[in-house]
Amino acid sequence: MKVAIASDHGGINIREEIKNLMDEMGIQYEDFGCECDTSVDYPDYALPVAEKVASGEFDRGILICGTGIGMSIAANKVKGIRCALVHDTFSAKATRAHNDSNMLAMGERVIGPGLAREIASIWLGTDFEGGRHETRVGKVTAYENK
Ligand SMILES: O=C(CO)[C@H](O)[C@H](O)[C@H](O)COP(=O)(O)O
Repeated sequence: MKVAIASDHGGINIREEIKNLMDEMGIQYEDFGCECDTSVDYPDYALPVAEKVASGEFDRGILICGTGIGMSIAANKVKGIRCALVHDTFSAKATRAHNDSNMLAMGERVIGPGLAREIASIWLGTDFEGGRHETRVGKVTAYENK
């Protein structure tokens, strides 16, 4: 699995935590910034990463900002992206198993690095269940492709 990861200035610490986790899990990733802790604009990071996932260049994407909200709103504008904003472990599992989410967004001003690591670990390690969920995801995709 190849993962694209990025954050704005509000998500730098969790981004580093998740990169450490992916090193430990042996998951290949590329970091798309931001490079500094001065204020940047989250769409400048969310949209390119979402496009890389939508194109198939990367299998999954992880985005972190202050709340995770701006990142998830922006990523979900890209066709083919199912970006889940997650701040608990139950949803981390459910959104992979039921929604086949291909991107994960988290907020560093909402949760700490320990919980973020646990969420990312579950999200990276959970497979889509298919079946009835495939029908539902298919309906969303069909609407998107209209
Ligand atoms: O949470 C965010 C967007 O949903 C981002 O992290 C923004 O940076 C957040 O809006 C805070 O911005 P600020 O410029 O650091 O006040």
